[in-house]
Amino acid sequence: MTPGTLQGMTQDSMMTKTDPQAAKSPEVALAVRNLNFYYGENHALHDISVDFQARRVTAMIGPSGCGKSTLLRIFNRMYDLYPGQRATGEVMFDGRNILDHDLDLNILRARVGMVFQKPTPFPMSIYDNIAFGVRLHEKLNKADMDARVQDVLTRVALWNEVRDRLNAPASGLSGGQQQRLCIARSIATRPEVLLLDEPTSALDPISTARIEELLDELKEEFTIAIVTHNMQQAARCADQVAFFYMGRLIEVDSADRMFTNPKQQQTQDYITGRFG
Ligand SMILES: Nc1ncnc2c1ncn2[C@@H]1O[C@H](COP(=O)(O)OP(=O)(O)OP(=O)(O)O)[C@@H](O)[C@H]1O
Repeated sequence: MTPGTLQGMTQDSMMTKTDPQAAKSPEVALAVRNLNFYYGENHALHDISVDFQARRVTAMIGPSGCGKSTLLRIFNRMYDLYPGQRATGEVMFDGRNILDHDLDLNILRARVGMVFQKPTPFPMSIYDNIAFGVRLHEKLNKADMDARVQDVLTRVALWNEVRDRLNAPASGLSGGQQQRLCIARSIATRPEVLLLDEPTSALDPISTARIEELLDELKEEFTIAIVTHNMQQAARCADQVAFFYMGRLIEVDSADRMFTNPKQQQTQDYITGRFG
């Protein structure tokens, strides 16, 4: 595999855990420090500092427009696609600041996968939806690619449903199946971080429950950041919850404490449905 480098290291070497303290304290996958974000003149995120723990689910909650999606999109530098948008501060990931201009964005996006609110399968076969991204980063022979496709489809509990129609268009799948395919596609490049922006808001309750179960399994391997408007979902899925209001991080705590004993009145008001 020749994935290129993020700062002159191979993808494999970057994943080596060298911190002797790692076993004692929760390992931090993403460390956000004094982060500000601007859409032109609009100052959308104000001085955000928060840790995303490795192999845990962090849910971002807060009323519409508070900056949840903005923060999520910073983690894979999606804002780079739009002139006039800029971030200052630090988002440390594996020893590098994600905001650095010389970062290799192809490598970053292979290591930080993203799943959107609406299922967005590529207009190609189920098989190629998985293989497409893998081919950009690795040269696998047919047998290894087949194995990769089967592995990720099995992990999202889709293999048995699609094994006989891998070459059929992904657009023929149901919404819930499409979203699981998109998650499979995201994990096929073996990222370390998975970003999910309201991944179940377009799905029925059964598909939602399957995705939530899936998150519980995936967090054994991936660091997960999820934006959700659904408090029950945050309580069910998240280890840590961060509450945002008007571009500021108001409170971050374990899901248990956040939903039973929040420290801030604004958090209390939001989770009890008094606003938002
Ligand atoms: N492309 C853009 N250009 C200008 N301002 C934007 C843009 N996208 C978002 N904003 C503004 O940035 C702020 C944060 O938006 P963001 O989408 O991150 O909020 P959110 O908490 O994810 O909201 P929602 O829950 O409705 O998705 C809002 O004030 C929004 O109007």
